[in-house]
Amino acid sequence: MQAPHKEHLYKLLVIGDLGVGKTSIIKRYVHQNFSSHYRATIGVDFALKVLHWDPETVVRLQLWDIAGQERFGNMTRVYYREAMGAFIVFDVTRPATFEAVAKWKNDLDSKLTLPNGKPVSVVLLANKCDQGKDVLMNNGLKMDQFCKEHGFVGWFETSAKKYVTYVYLCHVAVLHPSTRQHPSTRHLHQNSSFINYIVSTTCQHSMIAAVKRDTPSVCHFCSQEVYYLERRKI
Ligand SMILES: Nc1nc2c(ncn2[C@@H]2O[C@H](COP(=O)(O)OP(=O)(O)OP(=O)(O)O)[C@@H](O)[C@H]2O)c(=O)[nH]1
Repeated sequence: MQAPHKEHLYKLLVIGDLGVGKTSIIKRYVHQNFSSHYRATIGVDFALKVLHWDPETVVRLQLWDIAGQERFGNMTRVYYREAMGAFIVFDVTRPATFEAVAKWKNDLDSKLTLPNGKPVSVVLLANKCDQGKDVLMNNGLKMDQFCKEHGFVGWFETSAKKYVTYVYLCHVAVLHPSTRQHPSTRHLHQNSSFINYIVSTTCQHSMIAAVKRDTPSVCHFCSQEVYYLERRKI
């Protein structure tokens, strides 16, 4: 007999200032490609990533790529509606885009909450790490502190140009304990194999790996030092 088939659809937002790499991150994640040609997003764009989570479950991630120029406009309220989680992206080569992160987070929190009134889980992405400007990245503790103060579930170094690890980032956004009360993830949280899955991806450190480094880095979830951040194929 065929196993019961369950499908889940989750809406995830990708927001941040102009040109930080939102579209590129999504393209890398969904289509496994990268272009250095810049074309500003107008309004909003969409992409769908289908994850075969286990033999019985399919998770569809609907990624909403919101134009940086929409910053704090009235339309963001419409775009944010019913999202399960979000990524806020900044460009490590442009400090002003990091300064805008708190504003994006406030905008999001003021316009979107889960049905239980709690804020949605938000992951901070420090993009363009391939550019070698790691002023912020050398300052992991400050980043951890920043995330705590502003209510991010974690932060990750990413490069849409060179590395592919976003699958895990999306898993975190959807399945972070802060989403546990959300009716649509209850099934996932109740199913222990999912929880094991999160734990294993979290504590093998694979999902935080965006850039392979020689110097130790710290897993933002289990706090262990990681010397080699593994790159995983999707
Ligand atoms: N080196 C490098 N360049 C990147 C990376 N990600 C994006 N870029 C480049 O940065 C530029 C802007 O990227 P987009 O993905 O269009 O940025 P966006 O945030 O979607 O921009 P808006 O749609 O205007 O809000 C493009 O030229 C990309 O090729 C990265 O990780 N590394």
